[in-house]
Amino acid sequence: MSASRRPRIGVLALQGDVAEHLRHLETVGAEAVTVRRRSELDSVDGLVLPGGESTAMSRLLDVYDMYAPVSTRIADGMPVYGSCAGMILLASLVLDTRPDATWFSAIDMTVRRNAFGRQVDSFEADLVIDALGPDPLRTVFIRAPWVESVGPDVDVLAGVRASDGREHVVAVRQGNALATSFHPEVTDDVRVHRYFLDMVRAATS
Ligand SMILES: NC(=O)CC[C@H](N)C(=O)O
Repeated sequence: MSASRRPRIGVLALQGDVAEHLRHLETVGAEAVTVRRRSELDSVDGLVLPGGESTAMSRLLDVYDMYAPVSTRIADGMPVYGSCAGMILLASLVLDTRPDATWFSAIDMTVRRNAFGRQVDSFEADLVIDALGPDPLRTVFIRAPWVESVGPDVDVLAGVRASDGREHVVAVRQGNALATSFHPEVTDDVRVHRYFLDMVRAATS
């Protein structure tokens, strides 16, 4: 990437809350574009997998023949960030999903889908995430997954106490892949998107 242009970050736009991610990415200084097909994927420096429905997204990735191209770009080092359903797609093992669902295995972690409960169990929390600075981040969980276990190369960035009284991992990074159970795109705080933009800049400089 030349120093003169802004990093171009795509948002996978097959399903889910695409517009909110585009807005936050523009706010932090990226050129944000939707990605539905191969040519669009080829033009981006990084990719966001948005929240939505992971099983629907997995099916659409197949229908649009995008599963292998996205997988290859991730394996080649393209930075990728998945929120909620996007986190599920980055896992190496998904519990409580449909038998025909597929995922990218970009992060060595087991993720449990809908782990915090149903839609009515959606909640918000203020989390201090060291990687984002000292101020707490308002986080929104909507039928969110949690991370049940991680491999040795995964950095755990944040956890939250759930109604079962236990702390569960909800933000992780492994190399070029970042994932959160929550939706930073639905609040006004853009620090997660800025953090991801920094990952993209580091990978392309
Ligand atoms: N808000 C979300 O992205 C929810 C994720 C959804 N429960 C799924 O399994 O895919």
